[in-house]
Amino acid sequence: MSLALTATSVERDVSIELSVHAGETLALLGPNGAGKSTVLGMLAGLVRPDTGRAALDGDVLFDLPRTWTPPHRRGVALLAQDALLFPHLTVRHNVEFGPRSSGAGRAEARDRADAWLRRTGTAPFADRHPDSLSGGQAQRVAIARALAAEPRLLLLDEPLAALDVAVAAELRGMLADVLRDRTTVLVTHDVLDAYLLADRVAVLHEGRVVEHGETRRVLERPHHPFTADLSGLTLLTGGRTPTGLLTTDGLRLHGTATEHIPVGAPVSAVIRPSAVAVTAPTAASTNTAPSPAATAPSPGATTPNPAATASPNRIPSRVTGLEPHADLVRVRTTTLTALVPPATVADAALVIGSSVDLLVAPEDVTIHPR
Ligand SMILES: Nc1ncnc2c1ncn2[C@@H]1O[C@H](COP(=O)(O)OP(=O)(O)OP(=O)(O)O)[C@@H](O)[C@H]1O
Repeated sequence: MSLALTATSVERDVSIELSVHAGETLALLGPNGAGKSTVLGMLAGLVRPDTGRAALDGDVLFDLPRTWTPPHRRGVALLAQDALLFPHLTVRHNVEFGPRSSGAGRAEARDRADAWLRRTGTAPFADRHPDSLSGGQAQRVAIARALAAEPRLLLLDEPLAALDVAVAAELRGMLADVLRDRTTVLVTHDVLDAYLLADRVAVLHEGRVVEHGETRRVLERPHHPFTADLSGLTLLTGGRTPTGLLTTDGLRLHGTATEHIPVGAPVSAVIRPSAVAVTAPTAASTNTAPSPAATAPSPGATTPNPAATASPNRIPSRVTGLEPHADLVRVRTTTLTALVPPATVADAALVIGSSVDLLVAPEDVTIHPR
């Protein structure tokens, strides 16, 4: 089943156009209030847009103002962050409810429930009630119940958000299995969910799709600051120069283009924080081009890439933030973000407001057309 959606809600300032190919998972990413849940609500039949059309293959979910198919006749299953199981039913009866509500007879419902109990790893507690299940177990049962109804479209609203990291990882593996070849829209804040579960992503911002496409392409070559932030990358925009780019802030960098881009054309540059070294400023600092002085990083500089010692860009900056990040420190500055060991921060005595030079190799400034 392929999905095509165009919809506008004036009250929510959401105006969306998106499509999902048959058997594909589309992840909706975006900051709070971007409109992700609204899109799911429109597809599930819980939120009525002012105008628009949605269809699963040829079947119309809505075509306003004329047609509005009620939620229970859409063949769409919505799974929320909380499992919302029926507390008075056993796990098995919860799962049987799925096929029963979509018209299956008792025996067929039992067979289908059995199959999904096994597939989701919930068979061992089939006779228990939801109040005796952990959060992860309950969510597995909710997935079994939703899929046992054989929906034509599955909607997942942050299905792993309420679970601790280890349980979420297990469930993500199970989801990757059951989502294969199933048309799904997945709302998530977690870039790992997008990488592991989604074929394509659509990034929403202020009620609009700001970028969309194949998951890796969008997340590794972002054009929108929110996408870059989500991927933990630094995004610069500017114009192509013969050897790199000139950013809108006047920073001239050497870089490596992913394809031929004419000089002057608008470009984005993506830089991984782990490719950026931090060093005390030198008198020879310049932000216009690599200089011979830049070939010898000061003591305390990290050199994550051998090329960084060859002819790095040297960028005078000021520290604006220091945040622990696993066993490293994220150093935010007025230009780029760097990810360095705590020892580097200590050696260079970095505090908010410190002047630093950032070093990044041209190979690590990836330039692509905008
Ligand atoms: N019941 C409602 N009535 C009116 N406006 C709403 C309602 N629910 C949400 N909104 C508004 O619609 C817009 C989109 O909200 P939505 O909940 O879809 O965003 P979201 O991307 O899902 O956010 P979050 O990540 O916080 O869940 C926001 O401006 C929000 O304030």
